Amino acid sequence: MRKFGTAAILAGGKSTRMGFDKQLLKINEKKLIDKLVSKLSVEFEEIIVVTNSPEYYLDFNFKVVKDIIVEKGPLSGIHAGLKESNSQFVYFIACDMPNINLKYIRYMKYKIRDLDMDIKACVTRFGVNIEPFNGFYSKDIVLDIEDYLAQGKRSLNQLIKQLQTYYVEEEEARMFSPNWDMFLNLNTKEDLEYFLKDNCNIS
Ligand SMILES: Nc1nc2c(ncn2[C@@H]2O[C@H](COP(=O)(O)OP(=O)(O)OP(=O)(O)O)[C@@H](O)[C@H]2O)c(=O)[nH]1
Ligand SMILES: [Mg+2]
Repeated sequence: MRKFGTAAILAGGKSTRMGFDKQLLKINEKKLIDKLVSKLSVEFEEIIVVTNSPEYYLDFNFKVVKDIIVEKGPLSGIHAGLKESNSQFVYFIACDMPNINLKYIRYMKYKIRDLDMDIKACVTRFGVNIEPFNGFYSKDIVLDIEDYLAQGKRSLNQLIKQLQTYYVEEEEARMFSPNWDMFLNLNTKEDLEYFLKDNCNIS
């Protein structure tokens, strides 16, 4: 398996704000998750969906795994995805992020590969904030996540700050996505309506 051979989609959240399970989101009659998988297949040889409802994926040709440490939010999903992956680095995206940017994915891969450093995560920074998805994490942090969760902590962003993380700065990321749409996530019905209004013609 190649070093960057795996992508994982986190789909095990409670979707409290959306009010229905976001892994079932449809855009123009098509399940968003199917669209994500087909786009990611261009770049990755292994695709993993991390969900707590594997029954939704019975006719699915990709790997479907459940959380191992449950009820801890996104870190539960990242932990399971890293444990189950066959590659050293795993690209993570949330199931409600409709705009995959393959050029940016390749850019991050080359960055990690070319840096003469032992990188454990690669995410984008804007100001003091971090975009934890549409980023890469190393399998090496499985134990760090286990220790962190055992301490009762669960903030992914705080953990990222403790790791040997490579940050892509906003200015660089904007060259790939001037309006930041590669980080857009659909948390609420309003987010969804707004997105659909703008994208009624996409397939
Ligand atoms: N596997 C797994 N994924 C999770 C878990 N909690 C959140 N996620 C995923 O992490 C991503 C970001 O989380 P949010 O956007 O907050 O989604 P959410 O937690 O379902 O939604 P809210 O309940 O409204 O916060 C989404 O893709 C979620 O599906 C979890 O416990 N396990
Ligand atoms: Mg949440």
